Amino acid sequence: MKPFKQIRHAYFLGFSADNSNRGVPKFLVFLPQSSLIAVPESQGNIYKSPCNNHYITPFLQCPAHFHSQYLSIMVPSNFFTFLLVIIITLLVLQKRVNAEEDSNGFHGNERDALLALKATFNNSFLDSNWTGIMCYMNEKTYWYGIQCFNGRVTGIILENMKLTGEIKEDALVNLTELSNISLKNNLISGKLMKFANNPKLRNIDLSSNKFHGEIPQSLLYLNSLEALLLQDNDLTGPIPGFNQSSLKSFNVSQNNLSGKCHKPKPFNLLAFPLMLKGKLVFVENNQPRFELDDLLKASAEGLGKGNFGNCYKAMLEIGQVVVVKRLIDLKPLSSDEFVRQVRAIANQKHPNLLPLLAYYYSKDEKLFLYRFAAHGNVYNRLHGGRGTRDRIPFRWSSRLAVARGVARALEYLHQNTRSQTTAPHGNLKSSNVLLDENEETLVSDYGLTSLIALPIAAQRMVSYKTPEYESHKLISKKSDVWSYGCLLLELLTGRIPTHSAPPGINGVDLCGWVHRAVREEWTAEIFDPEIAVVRGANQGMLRLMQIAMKCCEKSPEKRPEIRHVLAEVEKVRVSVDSEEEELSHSSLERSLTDDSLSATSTAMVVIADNRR
Ligand SMILES: Nc1ncnc2c1ncn2[C@@H]1O[C@H](COP(=O)(O)OP(=O)(O)OP(=O)(O)O)[C@@H](O)[C@H]1O
Repeated sequence: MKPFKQIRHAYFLGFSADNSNRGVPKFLVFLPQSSLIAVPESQGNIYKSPCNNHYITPFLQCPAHFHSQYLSIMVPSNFFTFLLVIIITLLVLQKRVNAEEDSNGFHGNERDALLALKATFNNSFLDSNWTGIMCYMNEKTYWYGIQCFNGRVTGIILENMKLTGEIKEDALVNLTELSNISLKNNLISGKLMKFANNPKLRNIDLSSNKFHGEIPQSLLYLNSLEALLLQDNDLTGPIPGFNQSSLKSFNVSQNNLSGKCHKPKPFNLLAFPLMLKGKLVFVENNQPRFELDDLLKASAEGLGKGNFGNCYKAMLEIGQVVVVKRLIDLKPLSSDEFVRQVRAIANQKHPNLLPLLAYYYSKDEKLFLYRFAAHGNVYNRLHGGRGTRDRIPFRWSSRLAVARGVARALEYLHQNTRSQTTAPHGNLKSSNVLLDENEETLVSDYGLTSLIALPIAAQRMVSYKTPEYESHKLISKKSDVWSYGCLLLELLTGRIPTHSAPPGINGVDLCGWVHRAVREEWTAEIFDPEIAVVRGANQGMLRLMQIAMKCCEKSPEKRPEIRHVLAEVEKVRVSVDSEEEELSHSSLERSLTDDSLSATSTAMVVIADNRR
């Protein structure tokens, strides 16, 4: 081993890549004879570490902030050598930064989120500890309480630290890989954070702090949530109806919350708090029949909480899978009126409408049983997992198939409805468009307007969010056309419309946004980058955009009838070119070329011209 004193200066150069794809620290060493050598990690143990004053192997064990300190205390042996060292060092460090960014090793947004938390907590220990590299590939992080995997932040565990400060509601929005957070037993104040961007969260422990305000609805959408511990805070408002089957540990005690606290557990329909007496009434002939008892014995899991009750997936012993929707907030209908309305819904039969299989009616409980759509809803397909490795691209051809399927279903509903003052669907949005095991489109929740009490419908249903209802309290078939236009824009832009955004998500006024975008020619930003392939939007997308803009005209009279809309949508084709381009489009975040900008720009001007 060479003693440290034989070496004039040793410079840390950075990490170079090796075959195992992990960084190897390299040092530039000045020997007494003034010769320069670059030493890889294997020989790194011969040098005394300037960071902790004893010999170390490997050099990686130095705290990350050492690098900058070390570089700043270098003494040049002569001017030219100094210059050479500076240039080499800068080049190597630059290479390292690039390598880290390329290999998921550095996520600026995540780092900013943690630095913002550090500023909030204003804690001297975190101030001195949370410095330097945060998460580097699969190396252990030195940031206290932070867990990383593959260079991403997966956990924040800061317990019993007397942390103070008012946390921001959006503190976690950039930590999309987060799966554990525990801030228990501190003095943190503020409202609970929004969790809509943290779909992988499994354990949340914010107990024994000073959080105030309501429990956010975004927690209801965390499908992997196993533990939610919020006890001993100053929370107010209702306890939301948690029904995730994953939830094993739940505590919201010692707050000022109202409502009952049902301890959620893996769901079984036997756990219905009511005794169900009576019969299931089947309205669909081509399905196997079963009794209410069979349904009560089925194992079940929560699918989600909608505006009109919870939905459960029930797996019957005979192997059949059905969806059970518990209806709440209905109009006070007699049994005969209820049955008449349900029959009217059940009589609507079309390949693109989710069929109602059966219903259950009693004074206290009303259930609808539907076919299970195995591929879930279009909202999740379109927006779920964005920016993560779990994202399954939603291709242009699939989006166009959804646009067609929905238009066909709507045209059928409109054709079968005489009244001009109702919206035959009434609640069209991407979470009510489902995909079956063959990716066929099934529109759900049609016809519920006839069952829901008006004040509730006016608050929660899409047709009551239209410009005509807001200005004149009117709805009509054209209200569905408006909702369809918004759905098309959602499919084309990948953006979430405000009127149908789930709780905790801020959408955009899509119609207004697209009209403005066309007027001001921000052409590159309009189409979802996932479908705006290398040469930019293709003719089909532009045509669909034109149709969408007509459908969401402010004035209902200017909107086309759905049969004309369907005829136009049927003409839109997926060109072979665009399919091939999409498939070869490996990087979804590739920016549009100048050509694509001008092509899109021209086409958008045409759209604008057509509208004048
Ligand atoms: N037949 C079905 N197959 C598969 N998933 C379904 C089915 N019906 C409903 N779901 C899912 O269950 C969840 C709750 O559905 P529900 O229709 O109650 O609420 P929603 O669509 O979110 O809102 P709204 O009540 O306004 O329609 C949603 O994620 C929906 O996609």
